[in-house]
Amino acid sequence: MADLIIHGGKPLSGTITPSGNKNSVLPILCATLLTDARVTLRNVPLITDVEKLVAFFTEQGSAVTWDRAAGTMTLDHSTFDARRLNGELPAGMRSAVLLFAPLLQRMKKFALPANAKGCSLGIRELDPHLEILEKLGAKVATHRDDLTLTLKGRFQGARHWPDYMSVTATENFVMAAVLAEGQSVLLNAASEPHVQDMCAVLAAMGAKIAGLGTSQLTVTGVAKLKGGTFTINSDHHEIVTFLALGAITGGEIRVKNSLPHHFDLITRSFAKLGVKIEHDGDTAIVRKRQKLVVEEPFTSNLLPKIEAAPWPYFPVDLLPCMIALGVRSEGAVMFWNKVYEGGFTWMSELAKFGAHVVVSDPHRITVFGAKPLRPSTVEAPYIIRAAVALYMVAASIPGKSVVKNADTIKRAHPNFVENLRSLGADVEWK
Ligand SMILES: CC(=O)N[C@H]1[C@@H](OP(=O)(O)OP(=O)(O)OC[C@H]2O[C@@H](n3ccc(=O)[nH]c3=O)[C@H](O)[C@@H]2O)O[C@H](CO)[C@@H](O)[C@@H]1O
Ligand SMILES: C=C(OP(=O)(O)O)C(=O)O
Repeated sequence: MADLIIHGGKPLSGTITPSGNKNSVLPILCATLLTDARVTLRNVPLITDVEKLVAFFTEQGSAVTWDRAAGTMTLDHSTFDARRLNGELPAGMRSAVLLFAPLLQRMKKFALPANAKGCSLGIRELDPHLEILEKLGAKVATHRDDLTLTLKGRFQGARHWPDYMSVTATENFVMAAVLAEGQSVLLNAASEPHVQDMCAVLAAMGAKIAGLGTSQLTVTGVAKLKGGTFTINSDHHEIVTFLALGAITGGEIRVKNSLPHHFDLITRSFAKLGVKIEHDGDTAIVRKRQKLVVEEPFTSNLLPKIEAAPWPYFPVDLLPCMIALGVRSEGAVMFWNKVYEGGFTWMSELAKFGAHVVVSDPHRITVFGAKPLRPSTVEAPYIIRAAVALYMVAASIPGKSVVKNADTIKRAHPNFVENLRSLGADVEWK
């Protein structure tokens, strides 16, 4: 495990080119298993989750070439040999669950331990995934923590209306439905940018998917998918992370390749903390020395809040960056995580800097900002952007801080420290 050693208090300024979105590239990589044709991906981020998935593919005999410097990867699964699978899926990453549908397409039967956990944000249940696979014709047998999944022939088209909009369950539904016999309809579908990205790539491979970006997806099964060359979109999580870093340190940061149509509510949420984000074409900009102050609502007696929920709400993975800004903003603000029951477990670490946070219940906190802070040594939870948020607060405080066991950041942010140093940060891995 690696620690981040930070000498904070310096404004971070400069220009960043964000990497490809982790939550896009991972489902797209899993979707490449649905064809034996060659697929080339561009703008592949050099992150540990991708490393693990590629290692898994090559262990099963797939041919993968990856020019890490160029970010280009070519995959050929025609040599994938199902007999090599030893029942282990890549560990420590939620996206392992995205192998369920494509592996069933290829192997028709496999057994595995139910280990598809990612960030420690809560229980990360498997039930919605199993329901979908069953609805589309697979058999699911469970024994303690082990699963055996079986599919006779092709998936069968079906209509399904799950309890809630789940990102990876929607992706599994689509991956099962694209090669199913007949038509499938998913209501209450997730529509995050990465869900849309995976669907767009599948459509370019020959899948028939209607309703992209909405809560109802209609998929008409086809017999076969083709290959092609696709580019992974830039990561809105990384773009927001760097904008938030500019705001918290008082620097000016420009982030290229942003997709402005993703940003309306995100920009609005920054504004609630006094931060103006500007867009010049596809460059997002935070100007220097902005005064962090919680916006007063027009309606009296209302506690300002930022609430995270499935898209098009504010993205839950970015809530920690907003919490870090809240800690530095004058005023009180509520953060409401409508998704995870374990998203606020790291508030005690934030308090070590002197932050004043009241945890109301597992889903809601109130931050009383602009308290005097001191450098500190804190422990990062296994939550990517919580580790980033602890770094953000440390970077805003003059003096030496340590964020221990922060390498979960490498799951999503390539060259994190190198990027920070290019902005003038004094930070290193130890
Ligand atoms: C690899 C990947 O893409 N991971 C993302 C994906 O995980 P993942 O697909 O696991 O997240 P889900 O959308 O399934 O939601 C996570 C959990 O939140 C709870 N839940 C969610 C929505 C809801 O309306 N009600 C509810 O109870 C459930 O317990 C669920 O297990 O989406 C999450 C939510 O955007 C992100 O944090 C993860 O980064
Ligand atoms: C929660 C995240 O990832 P995962 O779902 O893989 O745990 C994340 O990317 O912030």
